[in-house]
Amino acid sequence: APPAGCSAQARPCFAVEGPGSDLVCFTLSGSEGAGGSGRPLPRCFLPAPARCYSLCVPAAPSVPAARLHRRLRQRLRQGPLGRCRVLGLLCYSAPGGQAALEKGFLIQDPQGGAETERALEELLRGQGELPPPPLGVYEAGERGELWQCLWVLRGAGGRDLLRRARVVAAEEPPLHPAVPGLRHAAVFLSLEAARSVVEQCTSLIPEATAVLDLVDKCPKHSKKGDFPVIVIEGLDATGKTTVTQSVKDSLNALLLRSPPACISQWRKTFDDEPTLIRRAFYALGNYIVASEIAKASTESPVVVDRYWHSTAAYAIATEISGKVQNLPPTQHEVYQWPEDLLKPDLVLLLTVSPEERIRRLQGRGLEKTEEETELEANSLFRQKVEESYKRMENPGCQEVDASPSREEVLRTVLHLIKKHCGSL
Ligand SMILES: Nc1ncnc2c1ncn2[C@@H]1O[C@H](COP(=O)(O)OP(=O)(O)O)[C@@H](O)[C@H]1O
Ligand SMILES: Nc1ccn([C@H]2C[C@H](O)[C@@H](COP(=O)(O)OP(=O)(O)O)O2)c(=O)n1
Repeated sequence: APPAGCSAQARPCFAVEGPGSDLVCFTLSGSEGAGGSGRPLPRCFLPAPARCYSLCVPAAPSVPAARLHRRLRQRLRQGPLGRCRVLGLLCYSAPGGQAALEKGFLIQDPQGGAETERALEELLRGQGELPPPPLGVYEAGERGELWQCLWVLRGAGGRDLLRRARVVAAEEPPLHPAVPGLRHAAVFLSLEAARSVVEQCTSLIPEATAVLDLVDKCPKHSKKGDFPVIVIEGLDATGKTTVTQSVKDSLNALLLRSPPACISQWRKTFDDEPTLIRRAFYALGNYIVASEIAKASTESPVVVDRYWHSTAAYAIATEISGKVQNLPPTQHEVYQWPEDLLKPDLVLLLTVSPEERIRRLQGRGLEKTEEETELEANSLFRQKVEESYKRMENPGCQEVDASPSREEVLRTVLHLIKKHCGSL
């Protein structure tokens, strides 16, 4: 069967996620030679002798599909494929067909040649998928036009041509193609949604069972006690650790963090997994913290270092490629607090200028995590995390300029807490 999204009624559209901030989009022309003539070819297709290929897997929020996508990405860096440039590719049916979204790669082979094509076929056959994902091969026609040949690989060898269609440039869609699927692929709006993803992993990741055991021991629908609960959010090195420590001392509060200590030894394991699994892990961490907050807030004020807003903001910013304008529009469901998660009284978002943040990161002198390095390298990513934080609702984040001295930032924070949470 043709891959979903490639039916005759809804022509597939493709969005290539280049290193720049724009998506490069193209579609397939229905009939021979028709449409798109005169428009320049999408610039992700390099002139001969370079050659391009594409491969896609369903973006359905399933653990096997997510892991297959990740495995393919790793393998594309190895062997003869290592010389190719690999760009992210989203394939979706026009208009806005969410069910048919596929995720994959556009592979640019600078030298061309049969070796790459053979290696790609081998790679796809070697994944244990039956049938293997189809391979798209792009070839120039006689008049300089571009064709996509979609090959269905037979498991045992050989291949059949599923379609040959002209590639024509397309407009960037009004909504980033990954937006409709976010809710199921990265931002989980209930305990059950996150739990079911981690449950699918128990045979593959032994730690998943341990996480679920801890989650299931927590009372459901934890209620907050009478003391105030204050969450401190912000990008790394904005001063969360510093502020939460001082607030704890000033208010005689209990300090908690998400992910909680009881699951942090498994963090590395889940950080190495695809988005779907990684974000579900962090989401569950919040539900465990919620039960700790519920208990603690019956006895003293509680200050929390990162909570739901971090989980959602980082998930959205990593899934949505390109510029800040590609984020889901304000009031989108992914910015809403999950109904079954304990709500804090106040959420403060610490912000500092990018320059000051880098000074602090360097001053701290710790080894940088991969994500921190990415944050530095990619200021767009940082902007998307911060903008997502700001769009969160119910409760929203109150921004605090954390550039001044430690003492002054603490004064501002304590003032806001007094104002919102009354006398302590
Ligand atoms: N107001 C401030 N002025 C100058 N340096 C600060 C301030 N707040 C924190 N720092 C320093 O910046 C670095 C990052 O702060 P930290 O509290 O660890 O941030 P986070 O927990 O958000 O990663 C630390 O070295 C800390 O001492
Ligand atoms: N409650 C939380 C806390 C962190 N995360 C994720 C979001 C990012 O991928 C990382 C950020 O963690 P990082 O290591 O930079 O944070 P710390 O400064 O160590 O608190 O963890 C989350 O999803 N939910």
